[in-house]
Amino acid sequence: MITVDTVTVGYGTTAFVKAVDAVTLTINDNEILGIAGESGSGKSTLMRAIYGDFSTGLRIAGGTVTGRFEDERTGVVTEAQSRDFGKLWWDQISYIPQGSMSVLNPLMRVEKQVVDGLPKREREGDRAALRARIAKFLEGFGLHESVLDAYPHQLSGGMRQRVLVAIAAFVNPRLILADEPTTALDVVVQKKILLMMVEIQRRLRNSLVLVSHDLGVHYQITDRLAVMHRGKIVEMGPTAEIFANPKHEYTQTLIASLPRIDGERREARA
Ligand SMILES: Nc1ncnc2c1ncn2[C@@H]1O[C@H](COP(=O)(O)OP(=O)(O)OP(=O)(O)O)[C@@H](O)[C@H]1O
Repeated sequence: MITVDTVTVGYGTTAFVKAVDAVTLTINDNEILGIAGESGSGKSTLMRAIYGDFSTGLRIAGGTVTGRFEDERTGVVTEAQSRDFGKLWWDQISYIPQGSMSVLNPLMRVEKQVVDGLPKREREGDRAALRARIAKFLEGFGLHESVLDAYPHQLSGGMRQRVLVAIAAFVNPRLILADEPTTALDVVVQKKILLMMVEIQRRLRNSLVLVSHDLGVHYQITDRLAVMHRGKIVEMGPTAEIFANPKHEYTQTLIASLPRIDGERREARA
């Protein structure tokens, strides 16, 4: 559905610092693709490049990101490329950046932030009816309607993260990019949110790209895994195969450094 072809991305104009180096990968329909790698390996930068988030000074120095999207109203499949990110692109892809507190505006109630984040077609029409739809949707995430009237600091980290996941899923996107959605949460909350994300992916039959430095997370829920190291993908394949037989030295080190792989893989998907 999305093809990333020899993409090189970095920051700065006068002194360009390369963060992602000639990365090629495909995001298939109806799959959970994991991106693993240590801090600074380029995972977040790759997500920004795929989504087209240039707010951090990111610059694409080479390569293309191509998406084939079906317009749900007309059924027409259109190809769009990273050089002309447009409405179609952002209508089909939801992006959950790292750090719920920095993503949500502390001075704005949650309802306004949810509504502002929706495409225009969703915002048109009766506001009370839209609020009711959002409240009903949040309920499915274990969030009471009163969350809409709260400011972000009044919610726990887990609740804020659930709000972000809910916002991302509300518009029925073909692809959700989630950057460390459970980092900094305790393991119980982390598991709940991961289960929720798997459930959404199953229901929408869309694609989910999950960035995490935590290999345990990938082991539990991803179908395929790409391992990044110093801006490059050093290994990619079915997650189970990589864990059973890691080929690259860096992947071997990552897996060996896991304290213990416990629990049953894919219990979340059983
Ligand atoms: N806004 C920015 N401006 C300049 N350099 C940046 C910026 N964001 C990231 N970098 C640099 O790009 C490289 C890759 O960072 P990136 O955040 O993509 O890695 P990451 O694997 O997602 O790490 P983390 O999990 O810590 O976010 C790093 O060297 C980082 O210092």
